[in-house]
Amino acid sequence: MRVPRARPISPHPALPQLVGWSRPPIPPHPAGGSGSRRPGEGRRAGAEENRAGRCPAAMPSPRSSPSRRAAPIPSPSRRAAPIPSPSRRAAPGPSPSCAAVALRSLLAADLRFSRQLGVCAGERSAWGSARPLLRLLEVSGHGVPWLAGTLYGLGRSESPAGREVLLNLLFALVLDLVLVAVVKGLVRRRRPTHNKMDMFVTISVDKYSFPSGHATRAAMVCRFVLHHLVLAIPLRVLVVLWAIIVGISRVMLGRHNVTDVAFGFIMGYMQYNVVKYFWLSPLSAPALFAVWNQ
Ligand SMILES: CC(C)=CCC/C(C)=C/CC/C(C)=C/COP(=O)(O)O
Repeated sequence: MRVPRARPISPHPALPQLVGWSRPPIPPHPAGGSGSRRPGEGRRAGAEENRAGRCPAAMPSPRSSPSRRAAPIPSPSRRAAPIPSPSRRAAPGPSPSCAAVALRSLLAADLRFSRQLGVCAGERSAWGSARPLLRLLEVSGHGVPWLAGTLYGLGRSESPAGREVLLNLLFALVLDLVLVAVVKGLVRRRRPTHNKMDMFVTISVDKYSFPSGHATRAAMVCRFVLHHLVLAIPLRVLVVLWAIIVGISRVMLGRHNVTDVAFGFIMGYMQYNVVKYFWLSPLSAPALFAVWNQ
């Protein structure tokens, strides 16, 4: 009598395309990052890819992962194992919503694309020679020079109007630092694995990458400057270009993924609305200005 063979239970044939199982393996980073991967980075990158690119309901358990499935065919005695009764089969998990699948696919694409764009992630990267220039841009969008410059300007300013603008810029910069720290602390997305952690002055949450603090600051400062400084058109264009380049350079330096910067730009743009709403003036904060004007 022939014993029927147990057939492996496979997911729906369309599922791999939906969640990205069939995508090719990620090639090694062309830029090389800091030269070689740190221990555990491969696993970390892979885990993040998995988290980002696969749908939990569809994600095979470690036992049924592709590598396991490619393992040598079990011996005939094991292949002839009886089909588990329906009651013993694992109950299917909740199917992911389209939004969840789309988000995971977007994040997986984000990781891949950002890795490809990280051409200045290390000195030996494809565009490694441009790294010093991009690091200069990094300093130009950093919190310390902006805070220091604003405080210096406040100390030197002799006109009440100038002081009002600078005081609000200071408020905007502090608000930005606080909001970015809160979101980074909540989201806790790791920086790209190819990032070299050699950044100029950081605080503890800066080990996280979402959102890009440089992008929020650049977008907010850009709006602030365009609204409150009277500048010739070429200078206005330069300010906008600076903000955009600071954002792009974050991905090229390997500091961020594209979505960190995109969200950072949106968040920074909105932050200016908050600053505008709570605008500090002798009318809205008379005590503050009274102290200052003494
Ligand atoms: C007074 C005080 C607490 C100043 C802190 C200034 C500071 C260390 C800001 C952090 C700037 C920074 C490294 C942001 C990270 O930018 P990402 O674009 O890498 O998120």
